[in-house]
Amino acid sequence: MAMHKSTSGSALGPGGLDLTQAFFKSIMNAAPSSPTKRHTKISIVGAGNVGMAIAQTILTQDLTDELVLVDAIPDKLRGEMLDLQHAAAFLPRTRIQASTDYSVTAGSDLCIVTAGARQINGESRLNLLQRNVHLFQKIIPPLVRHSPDTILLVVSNPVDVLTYVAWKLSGFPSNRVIGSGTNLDSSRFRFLIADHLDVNAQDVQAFIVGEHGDSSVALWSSISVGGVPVLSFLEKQQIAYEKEMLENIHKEVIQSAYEVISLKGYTSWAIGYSVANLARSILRDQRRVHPVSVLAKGFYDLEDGEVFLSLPAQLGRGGVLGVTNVHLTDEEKHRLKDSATTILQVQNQLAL
Ligand SMILES: NC(=O)C1=CN([C@@H]2O[C@H](COP(=O)(O)OP(=O)(O)OC[C@H]3O[C@@H](n4cnc5c(N)ncnc54)[C@H](O)[C@@H]3O)[C@@H](O)[C@H]2O)C=CC1
Ligand SMILES: CC(=O)C(=O)O
Repeated sequence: MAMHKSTSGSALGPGGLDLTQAFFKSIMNAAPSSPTKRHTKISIVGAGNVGMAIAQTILTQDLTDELVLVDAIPDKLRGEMLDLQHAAAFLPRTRIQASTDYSVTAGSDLCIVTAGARQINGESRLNLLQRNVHLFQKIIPPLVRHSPDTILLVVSNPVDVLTYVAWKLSGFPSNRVIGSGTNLDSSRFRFLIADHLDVNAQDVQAFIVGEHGDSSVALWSSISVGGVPVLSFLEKQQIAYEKEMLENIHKEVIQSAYEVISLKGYTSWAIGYSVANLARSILRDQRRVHPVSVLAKGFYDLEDGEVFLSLPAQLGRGGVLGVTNVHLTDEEKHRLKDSATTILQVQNQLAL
């Protein structure tokens, strides 16, 4: 029997008979879906390790009605799309599409960019810059053309400089261009602190800010566990702690990506959860605070240049809604400025 899909997604039989309608009317008289629920569409550019980890987390967490994948390699892209579609029976209902043509992304609420070169064993993130800027010049303009109201969420490395590049290429206001930044470093930090204190990582509030990379800054002074501010508590109780021990935990955070890359070749699962966590805050307008890469000018005395780096930012449907005013010690402020200088020095070499 000849059958094809209509534009509304229902199946048409001979003579234009709407089989989907006929079938459902006869068995359940299906009610129309709720008009109050806002339809959401997420596009992911780059269907590699990171893009697919994000896609799979977004699907299992039921964060969107439509999920679109874009990549430059058509066979791999179609393979990834089919593999996800074949899980439909086990997942919340989501329309999954894929194409090398950016028109498929039209009308996206959120565009997540993960395309690009990744580090090889021992290589720094900043080393990837030139290759990935070149790709961004091909990726950002068509994304923006098809979704002029979207929020851009950059994941490709070096994420802070590439978020700046995406901002420049898009012409968007800075609140709609976000880098995944140190949301991942902060979850590694929370895991290590939780492991050290034998508590649940979800009860550890702790931020890494600055560069997603070697010059990141650990905000020890504001860490709390279950509402107890850790350092001031230890001091009040006259419990000795070694500054070196704190530095070692931060060093372990910095080394995390290098270690995982040396062991399995890339990192994927934690960034998948980290980005899905950001997508949830943005699309569900949760107004939660995340350490993400934002235009830093005007916050924390960072007045020099247009630099994107991670600060604790409130996220919602409008993108970045604000930056929270966490108290920093003089040392933390100094380290944050140094981190900004590191990023700016790399950024200043760019010719856009
Ligand atoms: N910000 C963060 O916390 C993290 C960032 N990353 C970064 O994410 C990026 C991707 O890493 P992986 O997925 O492991 O790499 P991968 O090599 O597995 O995937 C990259 C994908 O980009 C695609 N691609 C290349 N050029 C393209 C173009 N012009 N248009 C569309 N797609 C294109 C490739 O075909 C490939 O599928 C890297 O830059 C990596 O450093 C990785 C982990 C964490
Ligand atoms: C690769 C990378 O940036 C990370 O896993 O932190």
